[in-house]
Amino acid sequence: MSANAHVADLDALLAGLNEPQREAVVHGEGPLLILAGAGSGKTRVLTHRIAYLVGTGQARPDEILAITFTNKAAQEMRERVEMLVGRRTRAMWVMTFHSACARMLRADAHRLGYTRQFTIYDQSDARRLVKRAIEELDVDPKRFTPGAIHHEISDAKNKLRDAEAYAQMVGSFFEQTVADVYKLYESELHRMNAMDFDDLLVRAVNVLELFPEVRRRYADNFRHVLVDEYQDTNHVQYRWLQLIAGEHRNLAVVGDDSQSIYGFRGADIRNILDFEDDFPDAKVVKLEQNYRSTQTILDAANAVIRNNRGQREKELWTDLGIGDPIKVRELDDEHAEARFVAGEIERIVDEGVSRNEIAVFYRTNAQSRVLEDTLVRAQIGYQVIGGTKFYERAEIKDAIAYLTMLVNPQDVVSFTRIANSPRRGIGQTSLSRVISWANTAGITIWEAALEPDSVPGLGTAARKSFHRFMGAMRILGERAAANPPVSELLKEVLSESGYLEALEADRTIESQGRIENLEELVNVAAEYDGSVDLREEAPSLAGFLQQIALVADADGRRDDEGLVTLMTLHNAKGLEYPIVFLLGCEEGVFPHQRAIEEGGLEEERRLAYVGLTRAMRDLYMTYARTRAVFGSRSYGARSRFVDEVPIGLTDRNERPSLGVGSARERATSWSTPLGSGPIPGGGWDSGGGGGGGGGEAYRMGDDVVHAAFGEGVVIAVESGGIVVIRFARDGSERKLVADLAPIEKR
Ligand SMILES: Nc1ncnc2c1ncn2[C@@H]1O[C@H](COP(=O)(O)OP(=O)(O)OP(=O)(O)O)[C@@H](O)[C@H]1O
Ligand SMILES: [Mg+2]
Repeated sequence: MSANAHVADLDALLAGLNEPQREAVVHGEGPLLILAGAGSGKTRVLTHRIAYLVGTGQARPDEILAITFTNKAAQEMRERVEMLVGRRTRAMWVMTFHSACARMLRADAHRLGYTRQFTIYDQSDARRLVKRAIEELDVDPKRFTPGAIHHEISDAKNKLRDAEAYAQMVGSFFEQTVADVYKLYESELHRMNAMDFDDLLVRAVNVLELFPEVRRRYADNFRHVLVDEYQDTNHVQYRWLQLIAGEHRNLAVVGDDSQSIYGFRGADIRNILDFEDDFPDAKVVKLEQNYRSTQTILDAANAVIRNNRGQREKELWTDLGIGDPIKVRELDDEHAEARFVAGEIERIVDEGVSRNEIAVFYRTNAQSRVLEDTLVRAQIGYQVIGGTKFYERAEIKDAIAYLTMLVNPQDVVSFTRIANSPRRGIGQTSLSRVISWANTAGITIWEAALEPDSVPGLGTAARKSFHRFMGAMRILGERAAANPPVSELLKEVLSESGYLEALEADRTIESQGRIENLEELVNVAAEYDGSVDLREEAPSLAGFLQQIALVADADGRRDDEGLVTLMTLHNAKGLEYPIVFLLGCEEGVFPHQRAIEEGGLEEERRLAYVGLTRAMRDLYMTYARTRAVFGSRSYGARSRFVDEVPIGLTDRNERPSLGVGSARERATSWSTPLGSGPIPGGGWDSGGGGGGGGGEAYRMGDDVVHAAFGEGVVIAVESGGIVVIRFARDGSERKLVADLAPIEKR
């Protein structure tokens, strides 16, 4: 590369920056802090700064260490830098804290007595090991669950408290138990040459602290350290950065205290606020121009975050214009909300917007289910980021496997799934014995498990476990035979099997999420129970399972029209979309009930700030007057975050009183009817009593036309109102719910 080419590149590189951004990019050595609001180009500054350091020869790619919050962000950053620099920069470390530490440890963990081949235990491995330690110590697992203890250990590790330090500050019986388990857990991990996720950071810090020559090597090597989303670093990460960059002090961090949303995982907002104390000579750059959003969106976000105390004042401005008002929509319930979103998406896409430009955010994973169902029916392609699609989640699959077992006692796969979930002491070997006995004796797996005493080779403990398990299953089987509402049966399954109890005892963020998802599944069942008018048959467990199987299977869509992106607010950090929907703006949902009760409102409000500032052009905030929670309706007030947005910035549809008929609601201008194609029987409004119930009857051989797939012919009619249609255009065969799909007879 000639010197001239260098300069030309650099000119172009600096041209796309405003004055303070440029200052930050060309800042030479020494600490640099950018504390600025959303969309002001912090990430862009980091990317350009890396390119500038490399482009001017101030640093070789292998002298750069850049930390991002997610792997996706790391990949994007690397690609951008490569584009700016015009060549591959593989030697550059652009990665998350965990990846960087793991890489270090591969080289240096032997100093701590690990081999290079140390294993990394994921969360479930770690939990299993905690459980073993609990058993070995004879702790009552009902009283203190592995999850709760593991959470506490993890918390201690993130504060750099080892087992010994933890033991010294024990104040309760729970903490004493944790201290004992922690000690054994640690020695077990070490004995097995393994590290859990938290260890990656802790051990990396240990190596750097204990071996000055190692620290020297990394400190000399990474002459420039850059960190994005610095407001979400926790103590051990902070320490690690200090060890590497503390001496040469070429540490550039960017962040926004208003976007600190991982306090519940030990992230410490003070790390960013104290940066100037740690480095009194730090160059501090303020960025105030936002390049992402309209003034209306910014004003709304600023107004909301102003309600937090101790927030640094940051007034963002933009020259992207005032833009449209924020659309605040009140809907009857979560179904109306989902239909509204789907309808708006169709309308916007008709106007030429790509689905890729649209994102839908919600507070908790469970909220995606109603929306996913609606999008599937409306044939709107979507992806769920940072989470598994609802019906693919482990707890949902488990619950469905229980129900499946009740209708199909031969289903070995379902049986295998649930036999030891929740854990009840049925190991892999005993399970195999029962399965092969069923095969040998020519009986169902259910029958074999009912009589564990006849199964050859089964130990006493295993026999007991099977007796207990099948005792519960037998009761559930009798209940199922009486054909109760599916939602009732499901609730009984969850309690009788011990599934819910095990999750409740867990007391972790993850298990809380799983419980919410299961509550959502109860809602699915309650909807099914209540939607008799759509079917010819009476509701039954088998019918319910069939309906679920069809929705869960509807994933093979083509995505050439782009995919709408669904995610929780936590996953939305750092991203931007032209059109953003923020669902469930209700007290108790967002802000989350737990946050209201446990003093987490400020973090919740920062999460609102993150959500609002993702939007570039159009922002919707929706809330439902009632929402199903665990099979029953609850009434949540409109979220305070909606009320904190000045009314003048919004376009609202609120109705003065409750009880306005849903027909009128649908006739108002904002409630766009779904779908451009014909919709027989008003099937969309299954929740609302609209439509005449029951659609047209189809027979084999009928010619039909589908709003999206075009012409086709019915090749089979199945129970539950299912039709199988072969489409002329691509020869595909699809199973559709006749009443719900946008199909019409020719
Ligand atoms: N000087 C500029 N000229 C043109 N576009 C810019 C400029 N600075 C930033 N942008 C664009 O503005 C958008 C927001 O930038 P960026 O994502 O870097 O902001 P951020 O401060 O990191 O936001 P967040 O706090 O949400 O992470 C991006 O699309 C970016 O390309
Ligand atoms: Mg950013």
